[in-house]
Amino acid sequence: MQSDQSFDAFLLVSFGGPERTEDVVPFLENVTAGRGIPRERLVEVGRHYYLFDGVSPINRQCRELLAALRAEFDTAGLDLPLYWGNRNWDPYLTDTVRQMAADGVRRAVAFLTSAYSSYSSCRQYHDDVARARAEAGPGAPEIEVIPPYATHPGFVEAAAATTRAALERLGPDAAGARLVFTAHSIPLTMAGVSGPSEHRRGPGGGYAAQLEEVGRLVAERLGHREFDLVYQSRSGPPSQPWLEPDICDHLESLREQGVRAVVVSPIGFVSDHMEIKYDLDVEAAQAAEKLGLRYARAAAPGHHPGFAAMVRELVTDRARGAVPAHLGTLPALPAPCRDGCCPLRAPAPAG
Ligand SMILES: CC1=C(CCC(=O)O)c2cc3nc(cc4[nH]c(cc5[nH]c(cc1n2)c(C)c5CCC(=O)O)c(CCC(=O)O)c4C)C(CCC(=O)O)=C3C
Ligand SMILES: [Fe+2]
Repeated sequence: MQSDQSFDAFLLVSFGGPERTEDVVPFLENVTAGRGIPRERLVEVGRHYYLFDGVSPINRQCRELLAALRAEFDTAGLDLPLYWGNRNWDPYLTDTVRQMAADGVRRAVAFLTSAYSSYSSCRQYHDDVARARAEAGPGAPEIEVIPPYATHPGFVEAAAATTRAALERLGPDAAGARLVFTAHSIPLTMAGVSGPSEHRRGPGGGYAAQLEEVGRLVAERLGHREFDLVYQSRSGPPSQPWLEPDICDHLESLREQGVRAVVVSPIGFVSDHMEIKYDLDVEAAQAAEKLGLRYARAAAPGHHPGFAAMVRELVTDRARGAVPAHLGTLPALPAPCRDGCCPLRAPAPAG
């Protein structure tokens, strides 16, 4: 029997963000519904958005990615309509999936603007796609989500290129600069069970293992033997342990070790959205300045022109049922993701 894996549409799935001040609070309510985020943290994060007139850059970045994908797909003769839906803001996934159904889409391939395994960065997107399909009703298309792709050569080379460009901006200080890779912190309970078991190499689970691997691959391309992996944007109650060290604490300890310049590269993200524009470009940059550290921040990998080509490759590989290219020592991820992988936390013991 032949399994026909071809797709009749492409769906970009992203986080979503507000684009005007009135939308900031409802957006934050969407993101944090039922997630136990302290009130003070929400007020603080709201302030970050207000500093930028309530405009998150993430939707514009999605529109730019869609334009790049249109060109890339056209050049490759890949004749798929492009759709876009967000988890937390307009255009909402449910509306998009309804539109796909109305357009007669039967079987779509979905790409997430999130490259790593974990509940927040993968499973939650799957759950929201499933919810959108249920809400759209019986005519909803099948949607196959491309698994995490951080170790794909397209992602690694893009990260290496943006990191190299940041290093060059340091001019003569580049020589002794330390490479610091950052990712969104997540609770340790979530990290520990992230990714398939064959990716879990320590308490940070598959999420931290994939980040370590990408960091190592990027550092290697830049001829650096040393690099640091740190975390940013921690949330949640202080009593709950999250992945560490925090970027700002880490800058301090680097200064104590005599480091004079850093390149901060947000390999844990796809685009330069609010958590980069505020947490890195404002907060970490100010911390570095206070410490007298030269600081250059690399663009997220999704801003490199090679990124769209990677997406196209991932789509055609999925259509053929081929294992996508991947670098490093972690085994290829199963495609599609296994049911129940990347849970919020370890399941309670039976009995
Ligand atoms: C792993 C990860 C990624 C990377 C993977 C991916 O890209 O998906 C990511 C991305 C993003 N996170 C974003 C925004 C927010 N994340 C929050 C809260 C949280 N994020 C978490 C994790 C992650 N988040 C977690 C464990 C929480 C705690 C609440 C919970 O357990 O769910 C909150 C609430 C306030 C707060 O708690 O800080 C906001 C506003 C935006 C949009 C930015 C923009 O508008 O430009 C993006 C791309
Ligand atoms: Fe987040």
